[in-house]
Amino acid sequence: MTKTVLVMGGAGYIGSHTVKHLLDNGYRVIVADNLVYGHLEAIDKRAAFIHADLLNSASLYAIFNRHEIHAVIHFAAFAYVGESVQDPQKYYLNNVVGTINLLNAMLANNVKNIVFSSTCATYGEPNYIPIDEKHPQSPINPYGKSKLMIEQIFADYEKAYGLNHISLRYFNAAGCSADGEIGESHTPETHLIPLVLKAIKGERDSIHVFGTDYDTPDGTCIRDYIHIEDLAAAHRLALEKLPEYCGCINLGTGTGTSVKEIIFAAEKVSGKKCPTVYAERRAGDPAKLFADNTKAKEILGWQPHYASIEEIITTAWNWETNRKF
Ligand SMILES: NC(=O)c1ccc[n+]([C@@H]2O[C@H](COP(=O)([O-])OP(=O)(O)OC[C@H]3O[C@@H](n4cnc5c(N)ncnc54)[C@H](O)[C@@H]3O)[C@@H](O)[C@H]2O)c1
Ligand SMILES: O=c1ccn([C@@H]2O[C@H](COP(=O)(O)OP(=O)(O)O[C@H]3O[C@H](CO)[C@H](O)[C@H](O)[C@H]3O)[C@@H](O)[C@H]2O)c(=O)[nH]1
Repeated sequence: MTKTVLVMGGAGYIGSHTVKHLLDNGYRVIVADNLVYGHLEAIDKRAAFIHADLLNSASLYAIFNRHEIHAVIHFAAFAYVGESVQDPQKYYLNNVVGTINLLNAMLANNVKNIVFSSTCATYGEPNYIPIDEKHPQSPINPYGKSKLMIEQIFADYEKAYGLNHISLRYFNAAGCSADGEIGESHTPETHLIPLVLKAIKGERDSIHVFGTDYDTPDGTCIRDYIHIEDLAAAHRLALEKLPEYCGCINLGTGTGTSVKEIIFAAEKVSGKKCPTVYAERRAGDPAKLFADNTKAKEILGWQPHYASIEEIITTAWNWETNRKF
């Protein structure tokens, strides 16, 4: 029987790519989103769309009352680290209270399967790298704390109510759909790769490299950039692993790339120079973050297909030069 998956936040960047992947793999999909950041154009035409808000419980109950939902994939959240420090209330309300509302509506309708967008930001400043799931979690900003709180709520709900949950701790989501139909479109945009490409296109004056004196080979920060389609596939695999496995899984390639290496790769892909300004460090940036992805491989049978940063940036460049929204 075809299973129906509710994708909360499915009009956003990672959600919309996962919706497409689920539909391509035989799932029926309902997208729920309040469109504060998402785009209607990003939602695959094969999916149903419901305008709903995590903070409006009635809108959530209505979905579960009217539809037979097998599982929820929950992307809906605010995700600007700096803003979370300035206005933590906004983050705890939307991300934590909103998720509790979603869980209430699910459990009231006997829906017990959830896959959740967590983040490497729950680890905070790393004690060692690559980071595995046993690494202590000590987030350094309200955004990361809000995601850790949800992971902890899941563990309690599993014991008390039989919730089946997998929290996927993403490293840096990057790139766009290979067919160029959907891509990354955040407003404001804060992520490195789209900003570098916008500087190359002349849509911004330059890219500011935040810090050149880190303890890394070229002095700039190292991150683990994972292609959005590899991320999308992992969500389907996680869904298929419930209820056999519950817990947390890192999603990264296991390879670190520095800010300078991103800029060089983007220049190579586009064939153009990136106007670059070397600037001060950004507060709260660890020098190096990359994943130990052994657990994703072992438990989900997952394998990233995009092997190089050039391949990832090529998909992002195709999108930036032919954006649909
Ligand atoms: N982009 C990354 O690199 C990254 C890394 C780690 C974790 N994450 C997490 O992954 C998830 C998706 O990230 P993204 O980059 O696709 O973000 P996004 O902003 O593009 O997508 C989030 C979607 O959720 C919706 N939304 C927000 N609050 C809502 C509410 N109260 N009710 C209904 N819908 C609501 C937005 O309209 C948007 O469509 C987030 O939870 C984020 O914290 C992202
Ligand atoms: O204009 C910029 C933007 C970023 N960077 C650098 O590029 C790297 C990547 O920065 P991003 O902002 O693209 O990504 P982050 O690693 O800060 O953020 C990731 O981790 C966060 C938690 O730490 C959130 O989960 C977020 O959604 C996710 O993309 C960092 O070293 C950052 O200092 C620059 O040098 N210049």
